[in-house]
Order: sequence, then C-alpha cells, then structure tokens
Amino acid sequence: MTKFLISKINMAEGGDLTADSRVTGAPVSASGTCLQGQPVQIVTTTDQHTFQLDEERLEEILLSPNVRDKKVVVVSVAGAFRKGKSFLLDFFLRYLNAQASKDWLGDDSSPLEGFPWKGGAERYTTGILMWSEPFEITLSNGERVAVLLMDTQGAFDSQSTVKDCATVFALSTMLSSVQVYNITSNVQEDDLQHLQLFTEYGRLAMEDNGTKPFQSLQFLVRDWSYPYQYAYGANGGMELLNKRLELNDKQHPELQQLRQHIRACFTNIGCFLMPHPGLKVATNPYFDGRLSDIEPDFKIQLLELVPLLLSPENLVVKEIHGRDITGKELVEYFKLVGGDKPYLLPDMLERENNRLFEHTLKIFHTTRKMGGEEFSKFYADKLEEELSELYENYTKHNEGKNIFAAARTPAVLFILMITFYIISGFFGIIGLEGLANFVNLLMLVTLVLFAVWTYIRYSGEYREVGSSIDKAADMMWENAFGLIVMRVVHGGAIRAAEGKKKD
Ligand SMILES: Nc1nc2c(ncn2[C@@H]2O[C@H](COP(=O)(O)OP(=O)(O)OP(=O)(O)O)[C@@H](O)[C@H]2O)c(=O)[nH]1
Ligand SMILES: [Mg+2]
Repeated sequence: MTKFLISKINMAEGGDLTADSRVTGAPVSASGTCLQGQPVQIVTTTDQHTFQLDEERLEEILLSPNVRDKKVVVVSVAGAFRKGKSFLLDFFLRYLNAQASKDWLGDDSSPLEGFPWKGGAERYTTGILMWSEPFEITLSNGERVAVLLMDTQGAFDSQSTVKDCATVFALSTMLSSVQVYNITSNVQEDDLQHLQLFTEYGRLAMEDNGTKPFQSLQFLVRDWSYPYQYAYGANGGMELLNKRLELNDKQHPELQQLRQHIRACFTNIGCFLMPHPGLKVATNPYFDGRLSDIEPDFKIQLLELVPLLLSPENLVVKEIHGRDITGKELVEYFKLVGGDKPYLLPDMLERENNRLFEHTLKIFHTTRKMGGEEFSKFYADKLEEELSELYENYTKHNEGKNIFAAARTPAVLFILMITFYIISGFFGIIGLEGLANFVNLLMLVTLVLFAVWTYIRYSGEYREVGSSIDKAADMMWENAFGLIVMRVVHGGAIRAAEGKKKD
C-alpha cells in the first residue's frame, strides 16, 4: 500500500503549522511536553467502496517492542461526520501526553493538534486512523499497558453507502475496548437504530460464544442544550440514557428488541452530556482549537470526560472472549476471520464454497421481496459479486496457513546449503581448491541469510529484509526446487501406481 501522507490540519487558511512540521518534528503541546507521533492510516477506503487494512503500518505500531507483549487499551470515537470527533480525540492526546497531570488541558493560546480536524461542511477523516505512538500507563495493580487511540470516518456523508458506514463502525467497535459513540443534541431513536444496524454487522462477524461481543460503549451527546433537565456530565447522561433504553410492556416489540439488542451487545454502557463549545468553535473559519476561544462550560466538562475514559483507574483493557490481549494478539485479531482454524485443502474449500454459494442464492431467490424482479436482480448480482470476493479472500487466507508455504524459505536455504556443501566437497576432491573455497563462501552467506531470516521471524523486526529473503526463496522454489520436487513426487506416484497394477 502507498504510504499515508498526513493531511493538512485546518489551521484556518492562515494557519502556520504545516503538515511537514507535524510529521517530522515533535511539536510542543499546550502542556509544554512534546507530542510524539502522528496519525497513521491503518484502514483506507477505495473508490469501489471497499476497505483495505494496511497490515504493515498496523504491525509497525502494534509489534513495536513497547507494545507487542503489553496488554492494550483501544479507545475509538465513531459517529456521524462533522461532529467534532477528531477535535475531541486531540484532547485525549493532550491528556495522555501530559500523563494525567492536573493542568493537562494546557495554555490558552496553543492550537489543538494531533488527529487532523477541520471546520466546514464537507467530510474530512476517511477510513480509520491510529495514533502512531501508544501511551504507556501503569494501572493501579502496577501493570503497564499500552493505550491506543483510533479516529474513524464519519457516518452518513454523501459519498459513503450505508454498508461503508456500518463497516467502519463495526470494525472500530470490534477493535476497540472503549467505543465513544459521538452524537449531537439528544439521544434519538435513529441514533439507537443506527447503533443496532452497525453493531449487528460486527456481531455477525464474531463467533457466538455466549459472551457479550463488545466491551464499553460511551454515548457522547455533543451540544447538549437542556442541562436544567439532565445535568451536563456522566450522571445526567446516565439518567437520560436509562430513560431512552427503558423497557416496558406497552412498548412496541420492535422498540423493545432494539433496546435489548443494544444492552446485549456491550458489557458496559455509559452516557456523557457535553455542552456546546461556543460559536467560535462551531462557526469561525479561523478557529485553531485554542482554549481561549472555547466556552468555559465545555472546558469544565472536558476535565471530567477525558479522565473518565483515560485515567489509569478507568482504563478498559481490550478483551477477546473474556481474555485480556496484547498488541501482538490484536494484530492477529485485525486480520480476523477463522485465524485459529487449520489449513484446508484448496479443493475442499472450493467444494464447500460452491455448496454454500448455491444455497445462499437459493435463499435469496426464494425469499419474498419488495420492488419486483428488475430491482432484486441488481442485488442478486451484487450478492454474487460479494460472495466471489469473499471466496477469493478466504482462499488467500487459507493459503497463508499452509505450513509448507511457510516453511518454504528455510527449506530453500537448507537445500542450498547442502548443495553448496556437496559441490565444494567435489571441487576439493578433484583439486580445484579455489573453486571449493568460493562455494564454501556461498554456503556461509546462505547460513547467514538463514540466521537473519530466523531472527526476523522471531523478533518481527526488519520485516522488509525478511520479505526480500522470502521473495528470493519463492523465486528459486518456483523456478528450480519446486519443479524438481514435483517431478520426483510425480515420478514416485506413477511408479507406485504401476506397482499396484502389477500386483
Ligand atoms: N457544534 C460543535 N462543533 C464542534 C464541537 N467540537 C468540535 N466542533 C467543530 O466541528 C468541526 C468539525 O470537527 P472535526 O473534529 O473535524 O469533526 P469530525 O467529526 O472528525 O468530522 P469528519 O472527520 O468529517 O467525520 C470543527 O469546526 C470543530 O471546531 C462541538 O462539541 N460542537
Ligand atoms: Mg474527523
């Protein structure tokens, strides 16, 4: 994948902080400490409305030495577009960067930086971004964990389909231990419906093992205007949410199911009511995030909200099936779907795929639908296309589990060493010492390559070097050894068959 180029933060048109200074330098944050790192695009959207995970970038963050074996806390903010998600995350960054010091909010005149945010009506963040530098925090039990922040593409912009929005929301909910559901003005029925739709996608993607699929969900209501009814903050929020999620016998079953579904999906649900930040924040194109332009009530509630999510005693470690997971395990989880199932013979996978393909289409065609034949044909084609795409991905995933493919590089290097050993012995016997020494040197180089490859596989470092060795070994396998082995196996099979015939 192409490298992520940091997008220019909106410092309003006259802003003085350039994209480059944010990438290369470590800007001094409002609290006076250097803000290390930058946003990294880990999931990218494509023009065909698909999403691409940048495994390399993700591994760079999650397999770095200070994360790979630590338990991780993943905090994500998701919701409709243009509602201040990235802006809010930058306050999370400030808090974590200032290591929860009392004056973490910083001085009045520093611009707000970190995840790029912007004023205006058009969507800004796309895909999923992760902050490159995880924050190491010590929990009350003395354990050190790594805190990761994730920014997501806003839902309901005019360029994304419902499926795109659901995918981003579902992905970020599955990957995070705390999902902040950013909504505006109130907790409305459509907010709950969208949450149900979006979490359903994620729930289906996870294996059903009887536990709640997701961990903590924090409704965050921005621009709350009725503090006289429900006070700003977590208590007022909880009162409001309990009212909205209340179940009673008089409710229509659809409303009941929706509420039950939401409660069943998350281990812990909270709600926080946030005041309006003031007109400069919402409408001034030159606003750069400085605190002096933000209403005092908003800052007071920020001082409540951020520690509620990120102070050491409130951190929620990412769990999968009830077990805390480390950075290394989170990488595997990102790649998802059947990671723990063994390799399957490609023929068997194809047969099973064909059976399920037919079965799925049959269900589609025999289910009564609105809109007529023409209308449903479009969706039937789309279904076929998506099933084929899924099969292609499963095939690749299955291939990745083939231990023979995984053992190819050491096998090739080993065969090379043996070959060099024999050739050098041969030259030695016939008295060509010079050539024998040269071949010995080649054997030594192969041995060093083998040692380097083993170290890379074990440590996860210098992966580009590792993949170059893999590529070279693959090429040799395909052009030489593989053909020889195939011939030998093929010849052996023919001889065995002939032997059987004679018997
Ligand atoms: N009304 C209001 N505006 C806010 C609030 N917080 C930030 N903003 C403004 O909202 C605008 C959008 O902020 P972003 O953080 O880029 O919004 P986003 O939700 O990340 O937007 P997308 O990336 O497009 O999804 C900026 O002009 C902010 O100044 C808030 O609580 N209320
Ligand atoms: Mg954004």
